[in-house]
Amino acid sequence: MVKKICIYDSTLRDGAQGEGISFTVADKLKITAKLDGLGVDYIEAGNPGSNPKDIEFFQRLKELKLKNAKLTAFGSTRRANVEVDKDANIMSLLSAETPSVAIFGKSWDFHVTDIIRTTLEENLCMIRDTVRYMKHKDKEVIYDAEHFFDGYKANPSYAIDTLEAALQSGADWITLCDTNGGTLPNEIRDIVKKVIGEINAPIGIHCHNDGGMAVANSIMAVIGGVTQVQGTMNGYGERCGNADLCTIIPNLEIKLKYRCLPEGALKELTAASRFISELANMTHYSGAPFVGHSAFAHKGGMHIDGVSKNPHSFEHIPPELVGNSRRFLMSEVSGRSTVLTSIQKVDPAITKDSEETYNIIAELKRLEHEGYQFEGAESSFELVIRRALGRYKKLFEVSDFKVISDEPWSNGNSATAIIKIWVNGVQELTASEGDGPVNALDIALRKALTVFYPQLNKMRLVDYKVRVLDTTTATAAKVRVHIESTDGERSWGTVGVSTNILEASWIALVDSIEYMLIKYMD
Ligand SMILES: CC(=O)SCCNC(=O)CCNC(=O)[C@H](O)C(C)(C)COP(=O)(O)OP(=O)(O)OC[C@H]1O[C@@H](n2cnc3c(N)ncnc32)[C@H](O)[C@@H]1OP(=O)(O)O
Ligand SMILES: CC(=O)C(=O)O
Repeated sequence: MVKKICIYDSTLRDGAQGEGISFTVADKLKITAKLDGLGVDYIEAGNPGSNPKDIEFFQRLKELKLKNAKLTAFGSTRRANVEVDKDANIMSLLSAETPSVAIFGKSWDFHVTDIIRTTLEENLCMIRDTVRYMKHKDKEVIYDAEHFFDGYKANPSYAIDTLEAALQSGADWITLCDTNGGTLPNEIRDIVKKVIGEINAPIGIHCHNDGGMAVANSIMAVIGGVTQVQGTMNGYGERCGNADLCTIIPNLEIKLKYRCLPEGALKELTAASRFISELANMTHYSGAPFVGHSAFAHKGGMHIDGVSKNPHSFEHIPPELVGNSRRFLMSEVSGRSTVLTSIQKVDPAITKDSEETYNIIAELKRLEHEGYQFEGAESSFELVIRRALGRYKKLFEVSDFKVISDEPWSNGNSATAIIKIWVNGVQELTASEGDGPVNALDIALRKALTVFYPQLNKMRLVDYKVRVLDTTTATAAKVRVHIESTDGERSWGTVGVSTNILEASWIALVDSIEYMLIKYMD
């Protein structure tokens, strides 16, 4: 029988305490629906006592019908020396009308005396009164024992008393929090085991990542016996973040054979992680375990050779299990196996031992030495292959171009490009203004070419990046330009390198246009 670990997501509460994150109410509603679709058990949706945004969000949540998750509102115990039913935060928690509430309280004696500045006995009363009150209001109560591990190390009997206070007042769950994120995995395991020996309740874990241990600590706690794991998607959270559910869930399901999400949901994890990073307006971390863009990206030639023979050689799990996919990166550390897949797309008859394969890998390494980088610029690399295999025909010739930059830079267009091209012996001369020299050149070139190739009307640039390759030579340094283009359905990347930024842009631009024309003619 597979043991279930309850997944408690706090992306919308503790995740929102992360630097740079500010979800709108609309974002929060979309994330709630996504997490529910993924199948987490609890969604800690916010602090109704904190701000009007969360209050509005809880109001609008009432319209949302969830299939899997229980909504939870989060707040503290009553304040010291305030009656529970007179405490404004407690009233706000009730107004959220969620089936469950998470109540956090102090477990570390130092926090009681020095931070909330009350007596140890009053803190126990605050916990008891609040939990009991919420139980009278028919709430499921998750009691979060803030700073539990630091508190246990400082004064174990008081820390346990705080848990007993919550439990005897009716708490349904007791969650042990490593609030400052500094506890080590062996300490977590040992303390969790001791607590489980003393407290007869379902126990959860809530870890922060200040020592880089949040995931390891959460997993050690499960090994120690907890049955609920709290965390956030992508590890968002205050300071160094919270325990990352996108790492914890696959480890628990795939490696330790627990059930965390409903059957089949694990393969939705990568999409959910990236969706939430979009809404959080945070760049998705490429190196994130399991769900990152690079998590299954192989670059070393020997690794790619191994994975091509048997993926198990350099992959700890099949990427499809978490909805991710394998990628092979072209680079100077590639071997023939890396480039073979790309070569065979152009000519399936070429093999790993063909002379052409050796020539193409040598050309790849020469170009990378010059400053090219073909990761993300696979279309430029396909043109390298086509040239090497004699499968490339120039579709246009540029006989001349001029770019004039306007000074001072006025509003709107700041450069003009004039270009003369030839296609099958026919000349076309065009001029165009643009927002900067590269933009003017791009528009003029495509304007000239659409006379012959109308399909280029669909093409546009979506990204343009410049990287200086040798900063010691200042303005004489080489630059690498990376362009991302689209025709509305597909997108492709190209690259150019030169000491002249305009020329590097031009090379990437011409590759991009040639690649599109070749694809339309194939
Ligand atoms: C570990 C955690 O993540 S716990 C959650 C932390 N999250 C947040 O703080 C985000 C939401 N917080 C807020 O919006 C605000 O802090 C509010 C609205 C809740 C409170 O705001 P204010 O009343 O202005 O108080 P302020 O934030 O300055 O100080 C915190 C107060 O809470 C009290 N407090 C802190 N922890 C607890 C606790 N566990 N139980 C009861 N009271 C507590 C403090 O003693 C302090 O009270 P004091 O002003 O009487 O000294
Ligand atoms: C409750 C909580 O968020 C913490 O102690 O870290």
